[in-house]
Amino acid sequence: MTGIPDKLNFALPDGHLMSHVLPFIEGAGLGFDGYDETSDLNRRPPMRTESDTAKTLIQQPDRVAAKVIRPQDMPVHVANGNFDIAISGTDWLAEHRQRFPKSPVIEKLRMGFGKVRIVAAVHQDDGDNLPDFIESFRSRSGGEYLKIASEYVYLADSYAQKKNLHPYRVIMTYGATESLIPEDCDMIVENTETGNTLRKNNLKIIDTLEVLGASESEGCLIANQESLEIPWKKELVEGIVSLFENYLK
Ligand SMILES: Nc1ncnc2c1ncn2[C@@H]1O[C@H](COP(=O)(O)OP(=O)(O)OP(=O)(O)O)[C@@H](O)[C@H]1O
Ligand SMILES: O=P(O)(O)OC[C@H]1O[C@H](OP(=O)(O)OP(=O)(O)O)[C@H](O)[C@@H]1O
Repeated sequence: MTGIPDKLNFALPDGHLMSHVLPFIEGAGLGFDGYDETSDLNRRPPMRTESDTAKTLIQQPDRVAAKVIRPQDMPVHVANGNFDIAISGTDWLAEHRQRFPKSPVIEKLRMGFGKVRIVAAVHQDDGDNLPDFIESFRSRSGGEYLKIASEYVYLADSYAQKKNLHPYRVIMTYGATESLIPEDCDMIVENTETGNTLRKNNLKIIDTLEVLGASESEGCLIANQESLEIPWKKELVEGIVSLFENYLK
């Protein structure tokens, strides 16, 4: 079974993006009961239309089944049809597209919050830019592989190929990536908002990766293209998109 039958399955984020999504959906005129930052988070919050505009644009709110999951997991769930739409980040959509170029997941709307840069960072004493760093690394490494750690393994690999960093290896992490330099890897590809985490760990940004044509990642609404071929789902999704677009104006 994929998702709840006869419902528009809508994935909402927990973690960092949740604090941004909460004021956004409230401002747009929607409510999700129990979707808040308390320890009592309801992972299946029922959706309510609150504003008059929301009631006009979304005629069948009862057909929406929301579930709260991690943004990182969303693109693949949407691709598999477990969810029809989701609020994730363009970073995770880019990572998914890099991995599955023929994925049916499409971007419906960039939402303007949760902005982070995806950067290449190295030890602070290891050069000011990528060519300096590579020169310093090659001169001391004796032909060793460059070890690049990241949660974004496909973006990191594509970056390393584009910059011709061979020979290299990408090491997959599940967080705390900034702790790995210098002992366990030579470079990381990581997100950064304020830069505090990098500075605290004696790291320096030497490059910024492009994320779906932009210099920053941001929250975005994604959808399964095939779901939009079902008329009632398309109507609901377009209602939600219009509501969000009105709020962004
Ligand atoms: N300061 C931030 N740190 C990390 N991610 C952020 C930040 N601000 C916005 N984001 C975005 O939030 C999403 C986080 O996705 P993820 O699935 O890793 O969830 P999370 O549980 O919030 O992350 P974490 O494991 O860092 O707690 C990404 O799209 C990321 O770009
Ligand atoms: O540039 P900053 O403002 O410091 O924010 C970015 C950092 O915040 C997040 O880490 P988090 O603290 O959630 O831990 P994690 O590494 O386990 O994801 C993220 O993974 C970065 O490391």
